[in-house]
Amino acid sequence: MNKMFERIVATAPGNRTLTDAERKELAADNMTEYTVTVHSRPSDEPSTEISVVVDKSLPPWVITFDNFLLPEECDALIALGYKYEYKRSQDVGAAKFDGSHEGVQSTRRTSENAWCSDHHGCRKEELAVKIHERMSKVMGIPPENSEDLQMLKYEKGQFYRTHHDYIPHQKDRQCGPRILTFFLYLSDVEEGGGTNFPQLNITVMPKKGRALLWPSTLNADPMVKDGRTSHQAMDVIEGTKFATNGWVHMYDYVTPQKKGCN
Ligand SMILES: O=C(O)CCC(=O)C(=O)O
Ligand SMILES: [Fe+2]
Repeated sequence: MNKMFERIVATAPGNRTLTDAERKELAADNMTEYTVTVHSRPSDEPSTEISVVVDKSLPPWVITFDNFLLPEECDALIALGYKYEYKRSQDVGAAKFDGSHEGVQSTRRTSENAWCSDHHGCRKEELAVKIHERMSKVMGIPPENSEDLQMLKYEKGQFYRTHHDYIPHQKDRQCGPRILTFFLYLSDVEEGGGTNFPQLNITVMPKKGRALLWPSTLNADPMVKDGRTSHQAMDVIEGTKFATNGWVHMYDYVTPQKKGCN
């Protein structure tokens, strides 16, 4: 994980002067000329040691990408959310007899969301494929390791209180745990709606086309939760916030999901 973040920071196309050939290659790959900003990193030195003790003694990675999505891609993703219908968001609830988990309505999360899912075809739409590929190329992790995109909509006064994206029971499933969250902001918000990491004292404000990436697990042991990246979606004070969750797993998520094994 450390090596991945170090490479992303070192190679961000918007942080360098590109040659015409590089620019053409990016466009041919459906990539944008994103810039990367580091909000938190373990160390300025490249990591050498694989150690849970060292991981816990150094800050976790939190980075943002500006211009990760083009404005028209943001608009088209919002439209996909409407097409597949935003509904009141649910949290992961109790385990059921067959090993699946209930969805529960929660007062801690008042947004609406729509899933760009594989089973109803949204994930196969050209735009969804393109965005999954872009995230995959940046991370160097296959697109199949990402969950279906979860499209979010927060109106004025809506929020998601402090939580962690790591879901404990998935450690023992074929897909493994969520190791990263690749979060995409699809709209500017007039006021409020930031993503806040209380333990790190970091708040990222929504901006159309911006992406935010952070780990849910430790570098030395990606099965183990890094509790320091708990976070919250702060209340939207004015405007509407559209965003997308891209949750990345340790292993292939798409294949086991087809069999209900997630
Ligand atoms: O909306 C945000 O800023 C964060 C949302 C979030 O953390 C989630 O949906 O898991
Ligand atoms: Fe979250």
